[in-house]
Amino acid sequence: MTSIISIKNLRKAYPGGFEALKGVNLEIEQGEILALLGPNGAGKTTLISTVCGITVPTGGSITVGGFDTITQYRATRDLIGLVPQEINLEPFETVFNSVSFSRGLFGKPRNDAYINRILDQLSLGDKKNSKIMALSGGMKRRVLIAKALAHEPRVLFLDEPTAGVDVELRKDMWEIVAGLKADGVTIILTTHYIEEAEAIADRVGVINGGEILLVQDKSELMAQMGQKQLQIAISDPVAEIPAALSAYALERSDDGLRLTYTYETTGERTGITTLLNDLAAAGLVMTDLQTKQSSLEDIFVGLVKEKS
Ligand SMILES: Nc1ncnc2c1ncn2[C@@H]1O[C@H](COP(=O)(O)OP(=O)(O)OP(=O)(O)O)[C@@H](O)[C@H]1O
Repeated sequence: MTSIISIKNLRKAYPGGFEALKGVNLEIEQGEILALLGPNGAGKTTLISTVCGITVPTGGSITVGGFDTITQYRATRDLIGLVPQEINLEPFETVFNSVSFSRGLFGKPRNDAYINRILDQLSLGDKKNSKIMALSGGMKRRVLIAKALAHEPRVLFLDEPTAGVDVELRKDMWEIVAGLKADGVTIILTTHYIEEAEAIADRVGVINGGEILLVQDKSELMAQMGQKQLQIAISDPVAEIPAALSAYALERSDDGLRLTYTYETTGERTGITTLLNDLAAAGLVMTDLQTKQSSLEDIFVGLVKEKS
């Protein structure tokens, strides 16, 4: 995979000294959907603004499509579309004109056929002559996406695209994002919603306190999530795991009254039935059973807690 965005040791200290980014390294691959997860104040918006050249970093470097965001600002900005968190539209303008105007801002020649195509793609075709003020909140969000796409960028940043949006609309948005990816657009979205990352991302990055704590393929994370633990309480403490059970890689609690077995939920066999038979054969009497599944949320909360 080739990187379309390469972020190296990026730092941002705001006037007053607060360091919002503390040496971020991140490679964003061409054509992927990367979800950046992080709590409030983690540095997500600062990171996006810096890549878009809106915020000037205090250290490190960023390239977009091989161009440097500072020394070759114009070339990098042309490659990027940014969908902001807030709805900032001109209420009396029509949908078509708003979107076409955004294209003009990038110095691109007028191209009505292209604008019509993105409006259709975003299910706004029949609203193109409507004034912005006549649109629902969900349609306004789609206009923001259309405006961000008006100059044919190769990368699209979506800053919390579904914050405060109802479940139905959130699903619509996910479909739109999937459609854009199919068109070859690289997408980076920030979100507080773990299920959003689960639903659409190829990779998930976790950011907190201005640092990237993890960047991983979602499918790998899901495989970790696929792990479950079975906790078995036994009537009499064991000093060590009986040799007959060594194949199960059980963990023994300090008091010897609990054994924990970790298994894959994605595998064909969990091994639980044979384990329970072997346990009885080894003379252990089971008094209780409990299962625990690790979720992306557990991984996320654990990571964020560890660092704070
Ligand atoms: N202009 C600024 N001056 C000083 N500090 C700032 C400025 N902008 C942001 N910060 C601080 O930098 C930190 C990171 O902010 P940022 O907006 O990047 O976080 P975020 O992850 O996008 O949060 P949210 O999810 O709430 O939007 C916060 O502590 C914020 O208070």
